[in-house]
Amino acid sequence: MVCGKKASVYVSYLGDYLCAEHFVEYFERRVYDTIVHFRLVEEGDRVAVAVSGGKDSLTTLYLLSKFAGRLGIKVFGVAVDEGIAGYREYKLEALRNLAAKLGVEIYVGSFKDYFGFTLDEAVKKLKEKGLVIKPCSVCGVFRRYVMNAVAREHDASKLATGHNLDDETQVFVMNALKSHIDGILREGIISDETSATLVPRIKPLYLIPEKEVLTYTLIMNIYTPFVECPYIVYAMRHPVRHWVNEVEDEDPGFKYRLLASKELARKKIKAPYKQPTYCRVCGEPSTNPICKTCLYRAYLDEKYKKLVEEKMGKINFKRYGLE
Ligand SMILES: Nc1ncnc2c1ncn2[C@@H]1O[C@H](COP(=O)(O)OP(=O)(O)OP(=O)(O)O)[C@@H](O)[C@H]1O
Repeated sequence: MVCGKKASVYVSYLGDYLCAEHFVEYFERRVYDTIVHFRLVEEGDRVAVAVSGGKDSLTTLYLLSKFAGRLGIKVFGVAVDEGIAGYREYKLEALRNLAAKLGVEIYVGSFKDYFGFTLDEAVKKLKEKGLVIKPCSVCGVFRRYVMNAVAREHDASKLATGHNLDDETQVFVMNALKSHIDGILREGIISDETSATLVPRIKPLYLIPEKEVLTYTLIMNIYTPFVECPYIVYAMRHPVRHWVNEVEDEDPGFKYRLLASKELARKKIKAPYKQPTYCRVCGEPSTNPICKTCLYRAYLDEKYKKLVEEKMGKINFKRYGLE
């Protein structure tokens, strides 16, 4: 594109620089085309956007609400308040401000309401028990549960998250390192779970590098406060993120090639059909007799543990690596 303005934004997919105006045009078209090409939504969908208040999910909310008319969909936001003091309240404020500007409804579900304790309280307990599981693992399981529950309560037909190219490549590498083939087969641009209780998940920023999302938010004044989750020190992802970025710097296009490898693997290795099975406690889909949400709740909350054990007998926490 030759427009005479200073081309200052590097676009990895094009391998070229664009001016700010043409970058915005390119970015929006790429996300729109991704949604259409992969049929992430269909006319009449009620799309819940899972918004954390971070740059990726705010951008997803912004763009889906911008495209809503053209796509014939309704859009609203779903936020999970994990109860992380000094962090979540600032992010929630940012997302409420953006939602008000866009005229989009936001529904918030908290760990306290759903489980009876905040993440801060849960982490205290985890530490007392020797941190056998990390806060991020527990938080991720609880967060996905609440996200899905709130979306379902508001009749969402799709749940959009802000996962970008970097998130996807990092998860792919982590799954590969752990030989977690099921994880690799499961993580696509649209979820193929067929359970009636799980709202199908879509990832409109799947093909967009994190740096480009950041650039877009800066140009468009989409504000997110610069606060970090205090539990980030426990995240396993840090070294993987670092390594993937280093290789990308030396060998541009590496992230796209990783994503392509994952897609190829997903195409070639068809997951064998498994009869859906459900948690005997809450009835949500689960490969084990007890789902991870109920297991972690029972691990952290004596009252819930009693309730679970009344239903299915003594829980063997050792079997699940928790003791
Ligand atoms: N507290 C939350 N409430 C609602 N959705 C969330 C929350 N945390 C994460 N998500 C969803 O999961 C996606 C990936 O989570 P991740 O932890 O990478 O988010 P983040 O780094 O806090 O923020 P973002 O991805 O928006 O920049 C987010 O983009 C968002 O769609």
